[in-house]
Amino acid sequence: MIELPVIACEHLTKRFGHLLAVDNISLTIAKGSIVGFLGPNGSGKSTVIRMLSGILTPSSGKGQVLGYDILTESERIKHKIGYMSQKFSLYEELTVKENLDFYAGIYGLHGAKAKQRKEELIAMAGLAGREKQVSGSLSGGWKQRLALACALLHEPDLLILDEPTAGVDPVSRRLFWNVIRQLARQGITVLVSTHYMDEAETCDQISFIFFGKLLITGAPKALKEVAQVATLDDLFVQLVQSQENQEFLGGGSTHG
Ligand SMILES: Nc1ncnc2c1ncn2[C@@H]1O[C@H](COP(=O)(O)OP(=O)(O)OP(=O)(O)O)[C@@H](O)[C@H]1O
Repeated sequence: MIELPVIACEHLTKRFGHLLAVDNISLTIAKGSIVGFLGPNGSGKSTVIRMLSGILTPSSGKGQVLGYDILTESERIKHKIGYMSQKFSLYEELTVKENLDFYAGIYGLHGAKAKQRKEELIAMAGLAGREKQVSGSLSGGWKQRLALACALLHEPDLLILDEPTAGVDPVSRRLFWNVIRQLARQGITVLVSTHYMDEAETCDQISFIFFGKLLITGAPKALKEVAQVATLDDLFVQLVQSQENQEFLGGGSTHG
């Protein structure tokens, strides 16, 4: 049986007034893969992520996420995916348990099922013993794991993470990625934006976005081999320079 891609979009474009934030991006993501979005600040990663998560309507283009249309079925997408924004979306004045209770309610989980999922995720996130702690008093790494637990309550098949490890210490980052890889092994597809090259190296597929354009996509090892570079850093420097040269020769960018 042919398995449909978890994410498939074509010519995805987003304009904010005169700013072309996302420029004609087409992308396919297979089930169970970890896909990294990379690119400089302001290059459009979050905007693509928000369109795929059903939060933002594209200016043009089309796409499907978990079989749902991003233009007409965005509410279903929002309920089906696990989404973690840069700000973690936690209620800082609530305790760990109260945050989990709140999100369980949002996802329509009640009774024994809700209790079971909360217990499983408290264990997964290593939050046992901290259930009554006010979330605002947790360190960055703990907040990150609580946010991940909240995003996983409804057992989503797709997890979309927007810079989940920004500002988090190296040990917490490593723990977090161990959990991500474990989830992928269970068949959950993960789309994650990051600025960290060590994280990008471990993705099955990376997509490099530069000023709204998808410059390159593929497996990190294969991309490095084709470009004949030793590191992803080298690859991206090469890509950015060739893009800047093209824009210089072509008379400027369409961005902005
Ligand atoms: N709601 C909005 N209204 C106007 N402009 C926006 C809006 N959201 C994003 N932008 C602009 O669109 C461009 C792309 O932003 P986006 O947040 O997608 O980039 P990013 O690659 O995720 O950046 P970062 O790595 O800093 O998070 C930026 O120029 C940003 O200022």
